[in-house]
Amino acid sequence: MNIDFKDFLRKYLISIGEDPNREGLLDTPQRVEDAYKFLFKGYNQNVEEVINGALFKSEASEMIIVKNIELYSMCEHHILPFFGKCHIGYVPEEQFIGLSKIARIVDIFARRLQIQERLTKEIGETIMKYTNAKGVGVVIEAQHLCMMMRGVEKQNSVMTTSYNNGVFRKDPRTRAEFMSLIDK
Ligand SMILES: Nc1nc2c(ncn2[C@@H]2O[C@H](COP(=O)(O)OP(=O)(O)OP(=O)(O)O)[C@@H](O)[C@H]2O)c(=O)[nH]1
Ligand SMILES: [Zn+2]
Repeated sequence: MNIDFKDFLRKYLISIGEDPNREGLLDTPQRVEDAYKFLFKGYNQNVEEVINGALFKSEASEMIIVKNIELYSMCEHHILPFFGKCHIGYVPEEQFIGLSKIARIVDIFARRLQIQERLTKEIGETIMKYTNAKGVGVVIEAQHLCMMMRGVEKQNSVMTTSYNNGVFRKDPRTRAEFMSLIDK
């Protein structure tokens, strides 16, 4: 579909009662287009290219945790931000993944229109697929602006979602170890 985004934005400004020709708004369509390219860049990213071969052989089989990865995404119902933290743990099977790549995988899926549950699952499934780990656990805690600045207007509610696979699903002790290491 060939949509001129700046043209659309000018119509959008008129529809909310604005004048797209007033000085302060003249460059706004271009700015929003640039901002959206960044916020939705996940649609054009390829997981393999992002991982870039950063998978390393390992004898280690202890749980690896990366916690407090900050996360910004956009809710698919209202196109408003939700933001918070993502905690990831995995038990490697002969290989581990470059540390930064875990955060990059979070961003590939966060930089799209999302619901928190699907985002959590997509991150977990992708780490599982590419590391071939014994198990993966993902917890996301996030606040949704669609619940804060409109709608029910609840400022302090935090949504927590989780995804467990492999030993994280089968073995309650592994899950408990993960939860205690991320202070949950
Ligand atoms: N489960 C889940 N719900 C979400 C997420 N983001 C937004 N929502 C909810 O999606 C629902 C959409 O409900 P609708 O009744 O169709 O939309 P609405 O009239 O704007 O709803 P209100 O927000 O209650 O005013 C709302 O309850 C939102 O809080 C998410 O990531 N996960
Ligand atoms: Zn929403």
